[in-house]
Amino acid sequence: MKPIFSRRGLIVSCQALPGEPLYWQGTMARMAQAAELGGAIGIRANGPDDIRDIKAVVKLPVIGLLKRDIPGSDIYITPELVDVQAIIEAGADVVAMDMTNREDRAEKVVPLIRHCHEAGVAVMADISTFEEGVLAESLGADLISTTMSGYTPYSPKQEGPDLELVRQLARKLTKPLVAEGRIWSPAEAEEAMEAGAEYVVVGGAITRPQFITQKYAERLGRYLDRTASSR
Ligand SMILES: CC(=O)N[C@H](C=O)[C@@H](O)[C@H](O)[C@H](O)COP(=O)(O)O
Repeated sequence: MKPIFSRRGLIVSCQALPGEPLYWQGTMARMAQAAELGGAIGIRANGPDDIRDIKAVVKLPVIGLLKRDIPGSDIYITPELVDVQAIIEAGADVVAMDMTNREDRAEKVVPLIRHCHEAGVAVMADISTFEEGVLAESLGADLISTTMSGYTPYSPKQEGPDLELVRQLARKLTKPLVAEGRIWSPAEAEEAMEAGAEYVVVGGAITRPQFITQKYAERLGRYLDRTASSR
């Protein structure tokens, strides 16, 4: 499979889910345009509508996924073949899918990966542990991303990115490694690359203003609490 991205660098995740203020037709395409202007080398996006809108206005490769809740299942990132097909039809260059070790996922993703490859589309494995990353590569994933670290019951819960996982996987994998999840500053993005990531995905810190605001408001709130008694 030929290289997907023009060079190493920043991929911006442009996602707004129902209920979020920016969940509005066309908004994520604007975010993607801003990301392209700012120097991103790729976009990650959720759902066929946003992917189509984004592909129409930016030249960058798009990693597509489909978040869908299935009753009784914890797998929500591109869970089934119909989701894979919808994302391919929308024009994604890469399909991202859950490749955690839950609910016999390893077995279930094999036909999904095959389907992508037959369509000439690459696969990004969203994993949460070292073992899952190694397994995903052996199953044929083209990119391995730390997306799910902190979001499975058995992976470490931490405020910042899982740089230790990036370090471990970088020593083992031959496929390109992506650092993703809770990267909030340019310094953390650099650390992730230093730890061995080929690409760094940043989402909320760039495209979810409610969370950006929250970070500032909480910090100032703590400052005000700390200093209240001394006034
Ligand atoms: C765990 C999960 O469902 N992650 C999702 C995957 O697409 C997105 O909600 C994240 O925004 C994305 O991974 C980027 O991460 P962050 O927004 O922390 O930079």
